[in-house]
Amino acid sequence: MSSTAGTANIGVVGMAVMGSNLARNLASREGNTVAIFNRSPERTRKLMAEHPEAGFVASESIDDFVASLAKPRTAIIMVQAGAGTDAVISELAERFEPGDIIVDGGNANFHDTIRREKDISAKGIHFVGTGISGGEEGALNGPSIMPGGTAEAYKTLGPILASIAAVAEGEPCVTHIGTDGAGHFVKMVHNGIEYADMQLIAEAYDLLRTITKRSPAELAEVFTAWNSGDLESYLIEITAEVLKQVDAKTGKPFVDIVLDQAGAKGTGAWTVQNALDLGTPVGGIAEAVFARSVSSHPEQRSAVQATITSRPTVVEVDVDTFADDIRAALYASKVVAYAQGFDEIIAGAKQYGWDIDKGAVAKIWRAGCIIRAQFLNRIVEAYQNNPDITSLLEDPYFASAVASGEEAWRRVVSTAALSGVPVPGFGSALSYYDSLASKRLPAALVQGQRDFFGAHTYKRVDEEGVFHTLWSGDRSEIATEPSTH
Ligand SMILES: NC(=O)C1=CN([C@@H]2O[C@H](COP(=O)(O)OP(=O)(O)OC[C@H]3O[C@@H](n4cnc5c(N)ncnc54)[C@H](OP(=O)(O)O)[C@@H]3O)[C@@H](O)[C@H]2O)C=CC1
Ligand SMILES: O=C(CO)[C@H](O)[C@H](O)COP(=O)(O)O
Repeated sequence: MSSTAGTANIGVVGMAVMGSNLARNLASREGNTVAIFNRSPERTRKLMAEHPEAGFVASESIDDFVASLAKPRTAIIMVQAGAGTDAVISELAERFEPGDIIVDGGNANFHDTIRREKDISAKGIHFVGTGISGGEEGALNGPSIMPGGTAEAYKTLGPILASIAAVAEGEPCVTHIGTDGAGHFVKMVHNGIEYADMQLIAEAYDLLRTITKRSPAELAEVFTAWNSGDLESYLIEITAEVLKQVDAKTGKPFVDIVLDQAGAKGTGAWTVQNALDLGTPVGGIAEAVFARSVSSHPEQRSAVQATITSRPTVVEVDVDTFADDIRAALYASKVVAYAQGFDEIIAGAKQYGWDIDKGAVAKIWRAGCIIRAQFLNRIVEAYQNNPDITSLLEDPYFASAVASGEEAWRRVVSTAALSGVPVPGFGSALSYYDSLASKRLPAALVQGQRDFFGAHTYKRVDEEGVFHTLWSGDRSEIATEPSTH
């Protein structure tokens, strides 16, 4: 038997960016001895050579890795989501024993997590699907952690995760989200909100750049100033850094030499696909996903551009007033994006039987993760004041914040439309707000159309029951049953 057998209290599989940094984070905490393993041993060897201080117990075979773990064993998987994760889970599950814990910290699809938890728990092994956000730096210094799985597994795992998590106002950014796939579901929505937030910031930049004609370096100062107000957030902070950056090869602003086609790994699309299944309108998130798709169709963009002979003249604005308007529009649109994200969390919790504490979710997003922001304290307060609000837009603070920015928001969206600057995020957020704010919606006409062509029936404003008009007959109305076709 090897001298390292049973010496590690925790293990990490997957030594790419996230796993290696998470392993270093774990190793830096008092009392931890961390076992590490990667499919290709080169990554493990490199990490061992670069970080002798971590005292890792390294293995080059899965058998040695499992043997190096003290019982009951706990291993965190940080590998490519999908097939890679399934491969590692099955290798561990073959070797683990009842009572051991397998944690998947990757960006798994929560439907996969539900399936995996069912399979693995049948063997008596705990399976904990855990969202981890914060990228490389968060993994190393303290991420925001969103674990699912059983309460029993969390008893063992919770203190370990709390020891490596980011800390916000004295509290570790980790909470047991709910059973089976709840953690990965909430991480998915986190990423959807991340997409929306990034798109809104990008639109604010585009408007300022195109309409006020300020340079990226000047705009970096605007974003830096915004970062000390109610927009204070990691994403605003890094936006200023990206805008400040100058390309060493050309001397041009970095943002001007990057191809304007945004990539996506899929979690934003999952957020929208699941929102559609749940019947939750998340237009701001959807527009952010679609904006990346539009940008990534250069053939369509150039074909349409070739047909256009002139573009609208940019509206003249007072630069400082317009920048203030954009700041207000950004804040209001951001409130909408978070309101939609939390609506999806509420709908998902109902659908899948999770008891998700919305305030606790907002709390653990205050540090460590990509969407960390001052603003999240307001969401914590909103749910503390009333856990049953139907929308964050109903909360008195957010209602008043959005109302006070409303005129500016409308000026920004109309100026963008007149100037030909695309604002799918701002525009969709404003339309969503107006939809909720309108006393009557044209949905009544849609119901009439549905009844006309398909006898889909409708309800009346003045009487209980379900009705159909005999459109192809004498157009009289009959009481009927709801249509099932
Ligand atoms: N990068 C980020 O900022 C964030 C990433 N995540 C998630 O964390 C996880 C890890 O991300 P990241 O560190 O970027 O790494 P990658 O997603 O790039 O995955 C690379 C790792 O997966 C391993 N791997 C891939 N396929 C297999 C397989 N079939 N069997 C065994 N191992 C396999 C690789 O091993 P090998 O070296 O042998 O190829 C390598 O260790 C992912 O699920 C990702 O979505 C979550 C939050 C942020
Ligand atoms: O999970 C993350 C942070 O929370 C990743 O950074 C995110 O997956 C990046 O996504 P995309 O490549 O789709 O922009």
